[in-house]
Amino acid sequence: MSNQHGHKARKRFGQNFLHDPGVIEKIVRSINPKPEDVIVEIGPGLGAITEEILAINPRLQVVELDRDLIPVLRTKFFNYPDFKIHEADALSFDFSQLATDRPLRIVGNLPYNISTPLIFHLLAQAGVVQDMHFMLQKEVVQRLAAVPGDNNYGRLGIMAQYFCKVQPLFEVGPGAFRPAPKVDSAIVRLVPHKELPHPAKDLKTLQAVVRTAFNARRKTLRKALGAMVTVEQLQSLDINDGLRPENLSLADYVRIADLLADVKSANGGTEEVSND
Ligand SMILES: C[S@@+](CC[C@H](N)C(=O)[O-])C[C@H]1O[C@@H](n2cnc3c(N)ncnc32)[C@H](O)[C@@H]1O
Repeated sequence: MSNQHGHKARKRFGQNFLHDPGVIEKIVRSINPKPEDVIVEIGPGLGAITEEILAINPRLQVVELDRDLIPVLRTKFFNYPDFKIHEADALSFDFSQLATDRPLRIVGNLPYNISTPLIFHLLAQAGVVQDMHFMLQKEVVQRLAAVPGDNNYGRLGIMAQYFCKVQPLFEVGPGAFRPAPKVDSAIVRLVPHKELPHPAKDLKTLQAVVRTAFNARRKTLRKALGAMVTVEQLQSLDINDGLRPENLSLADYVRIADLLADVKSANGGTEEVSND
């Protein structure tokens, strides 16, 4: 069924449009936009959050993939000449080009079908970001904030916490959207660390270690990381090889990655660490 803009929500673009004014207001209050901020919204859709931010920050920029929404947004916001629409795929969009004199504030009710790869894409650009506020599937927010031992602890949470402070804010039920999604949602704030608390010597090695470990999350570290690290190397770091990947902290993963990076550089950098 089409909405009043003659646009039909598309599942393949993860379109669930916010319509609850109370929720929209609460989200914008959490973002707390300022007129001087450089704000980028991912997936403005029909402009529910866009409208509220534009009223405070008329230089808002948006990145929208659905070309049928572009004329709807242009018409709705014609009286904001500095409002900029990038018709593009956020998954390959270079956000860093928008950070000119100020770091970016990135916001969005993200398309849930691509939220994990999109967050990884944004984490890679965290150096030019002041903060990010996202509506996500509640389970994804739990994964972002998970600590060792949690069921949801894994690659997403570890890499998000490597780059950012993760603050879950509040939950939103399906009734706030049209069409209503089948899952609960939540708002999260990600604030990139000014200085990384656990900097790795080589980021790619850290990413490869974490990925390899959680590809076999039910196995012991001895087995899960067997192709990369020996039992002796784990023991030299005081890490029990009988633990499971979910038991190690971010700091532990960085220690393993640093040991591998040291071995690699001692070997003249010839050992390739895969990052697929
Ligand atoms: C969950 S809807 C949110 C819409 C609106 N912000 C709201 O809250 O009502 C997700 C939005 O992201 C857009 N979108 C989906 N995939 C995208 C992509 N790869 N890049 C940019 N926008 C995308 C959709 O077209 C849609 O507008």
